[in-house]
Amino acid sequence: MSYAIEAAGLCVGYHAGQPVVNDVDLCVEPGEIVALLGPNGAGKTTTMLALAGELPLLGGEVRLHGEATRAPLHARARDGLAFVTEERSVFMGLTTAENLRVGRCDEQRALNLFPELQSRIDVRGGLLSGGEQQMLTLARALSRSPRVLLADELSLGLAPKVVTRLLEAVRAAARENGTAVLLVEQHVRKVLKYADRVYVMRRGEIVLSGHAAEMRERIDEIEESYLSGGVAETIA
Ligand SMILES: Nc1ncnc2c1ncn2[C@@H]1O[C@H](COP(=O)(O)OP(=O)(O)OP(=O)(O)O)[C@@H](O)[C@H]1O
Repeated sequence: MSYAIEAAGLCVGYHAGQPVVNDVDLCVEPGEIVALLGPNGAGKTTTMLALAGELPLLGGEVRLHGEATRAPLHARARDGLAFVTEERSVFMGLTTAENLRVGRCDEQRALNLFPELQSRIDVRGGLLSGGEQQMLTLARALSRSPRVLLADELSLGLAPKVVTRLLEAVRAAARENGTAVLLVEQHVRKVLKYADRVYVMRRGEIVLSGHAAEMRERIDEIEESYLSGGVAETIA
């Protein structure tokens, strides 16, 4: 079986000859939820940008559905890749309903994922709360049944209850649609409850990987040894 998304020997940076991500190997199977953890500046966002086609590679390969690709994000999106970040992709001047109609979204599926958006259906994006905007962003992405979801800190700055709702929707996408999910999250303990596997990055390299169940048992040691020096929140 080929992986839904894979990095092999990935080197990425912002200036030629100066990689900030070095020789990273990672993979996500269809239906799997994988967390990419690490302290601030470890290279998580840089890795996600490269996987999404938003940053050119300095070396190595990104494979989407088993095929090496250097295509930009819009072309990867046509191949079933969705990229969600903390920057909510909501049209502020459009209502929730109009936001859901833009860009091949399945409105009913979006509302099934987040029924709380139903009562806000005629409200303009700019008047939604931060949590509602992010639910709408994720609803738009997941309603297209992506084969791969890259989610970079989608819950940044949101209340714990909203974080749980977002992660539940991500889990439903993985379990019910076979979406391969790669998550970057600051809520380490919380994300470990949803993830199947974990990679930990530090200084641009993968320093630890394994099953989430094993990581949960070692969480105190992992936080101290690998995640300290950043702002990794530990909301239980
Ligand atoms: N646009 C940029 N130009 C130059 N260097 C950058 C740029 N963005 C990030 N970097 C550098 O790349 C390295 C990795 O940053 P990156 O944002 O990928 O880390 P991160 O693990 O996502 O951190 P955080 O948890 O703080 O978001 C850091 O040293 C950072 O300073």
